[in-house]
Amino acid sequence: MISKETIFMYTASAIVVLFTVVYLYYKNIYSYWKKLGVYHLEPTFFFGNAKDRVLFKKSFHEFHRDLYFKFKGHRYAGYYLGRRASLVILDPDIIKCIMIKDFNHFTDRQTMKFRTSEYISEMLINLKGSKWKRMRGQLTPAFTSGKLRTMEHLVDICCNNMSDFLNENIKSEQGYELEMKDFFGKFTLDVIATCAFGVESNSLKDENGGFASRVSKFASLSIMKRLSLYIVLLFMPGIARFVPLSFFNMEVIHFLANVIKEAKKFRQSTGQKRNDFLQLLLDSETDLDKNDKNKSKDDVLTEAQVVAQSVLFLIAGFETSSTLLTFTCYELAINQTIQVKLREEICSVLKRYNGKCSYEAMQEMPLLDMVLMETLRMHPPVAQLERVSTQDYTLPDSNLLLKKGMTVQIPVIGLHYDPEYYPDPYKFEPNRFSPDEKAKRSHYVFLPFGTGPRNCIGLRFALMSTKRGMVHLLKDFSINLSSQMTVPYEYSKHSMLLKAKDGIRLSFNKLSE
Ligand code: HEM
Repeated sequence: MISKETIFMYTASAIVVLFTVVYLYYKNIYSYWKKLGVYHLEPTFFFGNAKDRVLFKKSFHEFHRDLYFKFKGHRYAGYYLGRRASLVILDPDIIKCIMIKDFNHFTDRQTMKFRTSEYISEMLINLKGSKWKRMRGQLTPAFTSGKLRTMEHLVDICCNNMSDFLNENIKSEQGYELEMKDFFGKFTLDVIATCAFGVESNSLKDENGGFASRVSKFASLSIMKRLSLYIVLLFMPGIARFVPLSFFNMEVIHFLANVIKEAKKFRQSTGQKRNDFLQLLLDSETDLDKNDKNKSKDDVLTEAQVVAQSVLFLIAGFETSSTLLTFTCYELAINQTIQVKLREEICSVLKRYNGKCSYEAMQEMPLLDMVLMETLRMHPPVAQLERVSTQDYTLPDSNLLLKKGMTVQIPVIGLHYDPEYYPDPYKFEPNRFSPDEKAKRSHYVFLPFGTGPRNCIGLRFALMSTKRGMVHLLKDFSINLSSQMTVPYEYSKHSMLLKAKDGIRLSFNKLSE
């Protein structure tokens, strides 16, 4: 019979061996950048350099901005996200090589292949290599300027609904107070739903906000789910494909998938066709061009692929565009002189065009464009971009060999706040985006939509719809800070997307005739 002392000895030895193995394993992993002679942050055991993020002590945006300034002065630098070594690129010339010149070495993003629905894995944003290229080619025709022009009147209907809503609710001189993300979330969702899928909704009128309030929860996960995601992502990426987790709230994804399927069924049963995004996908799915000898079976989309892209467009466009509108209004409420100047520009252009918000009229509003760009600089919805090397690659003007599979990060928010490119970076100064000022700096230090062949496919749609939204608002209403709003706002620490912890509360007043 084995004595208690012997069992204790064996257990203690096993624990010591286990800890030693884990310690040596991490020591080896954490020597990666040192061995390559790359400037890096000293990691702490287990967390690498991501402790403040994993424990939600810093918001995603603050984490990445702080990281950039720890590395400032270096062309590139390394850190550890848990176990994962990542390289941050600070030099705009190297950014250009990765995103454009040598793009064929960096076609992919780092994606976690969780055991999750096809709707997620088939989304353009998650596709890799040739599969991504083919899908991107199939979707691009939906975003040509010709297509966008056919959507302008649909956006204007949503803008009029927004103005009607405000007019009905502004009852006194005190104005009408709103949480902007919620308000613009509803507006943006209506815009995308009608332009892309012919689904007409007036979420601002709908008292339960049914459609909008459900979709807005697409990234809401319980704390437990979020923690599990972080743990798998940072410490056990190898087991991801066995774990039924997702960055998205799957209830919302399935709800949206059903909405798309219903719209599709309706069109197929009535024979109705529209000149929109869903139609492009449906034509590709049913392969109307069966006689086209140039088409292979890979060019035909499956239903899951159609639904996946549709859901992606709704959520990618909804979150980012509503964030841009929210922070544009926030900055205009703080900077009243700029608000007045912008309104003057809008009203004088509209007067020339008999009050019509035509395509040509929109081209004559340079200040509007500059205000949106400066908002995107200070409040970029996406804080950093990622690419993965798909082949071994030597970084330009260096001896650093990036092995296939290495993650490189482009620190969007850091570049946007770097005083070398943007003096006094915390000041809202639209003039930084005048043609003269833009010509003074690299294109690669302003990346709210990414850049290169894998940039944001919805860029032009986003700018067209947010500009029209702002024109409709500013011509009839003044925007002010609510007495409950603290400036500057505090970032939410729980979201990877840009969010104010307590929301952005502003108040609208009717302008006198
Ligand atoms: C202000 C609004 C928006 C911002 C700031 C924004 C930003 C971004 C960024 C930073 C990326 C990554 C680009 C890269 O890695 O280089 C991206 C990708 C993407 N965006 Fe947007 N976006 C916006 C609006 C939209 C809209 C309206 C749609 C769709 C209707 C959309 C659909 C997509 C898709 C599908 C991708 C993935 C592209 C690919 O992987 O090929 N976005 N967006």
